[in-house]
Amino acid sequence: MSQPTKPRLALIAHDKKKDDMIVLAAEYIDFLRGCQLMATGTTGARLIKELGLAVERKQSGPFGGDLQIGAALVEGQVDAVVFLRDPMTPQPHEPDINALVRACDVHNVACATNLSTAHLLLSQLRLAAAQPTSESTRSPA
Ligand SMILES: O=C(CO)COP(=O)(O)O
Repeated sequence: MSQPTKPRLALIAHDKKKDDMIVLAAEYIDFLRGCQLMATGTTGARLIKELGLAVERKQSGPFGGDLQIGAALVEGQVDAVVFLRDPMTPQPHEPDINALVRACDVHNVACATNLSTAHLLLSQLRLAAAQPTSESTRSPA
């Protein structure tokens, strides 16, 4: 029987939202341990150090990390994005941020940009992952 594929998630947080990301990830830690995770540099470093998650770290956001995640998404390697943006602080790489969010819209990839939506997204994905696959529920022929 083939193993169900792991959800592939990208986790990104601006500096003032990083503590929120850690608290969020801690709440979903059991689910996230079963996911394939990708993150921008500093966000990823904190997820690894503080929660012990296995994370593929890209460059830091201002150095192109959002673009790297966007490129992976365009290649079909990302199922959903949690991007806790800081709407109150101007970012030097605003065009990169917009490009990533636009890529989510172009490719119809779920993208949660605030905590409320992130909870909805992660709880739904966790629920879906807990459902038996159609293969495992199929009765033997
Ligand atoms: O700037 C970011 C997203 O735009 C986040 O990058 P870091 O996780 O490296 O701080």
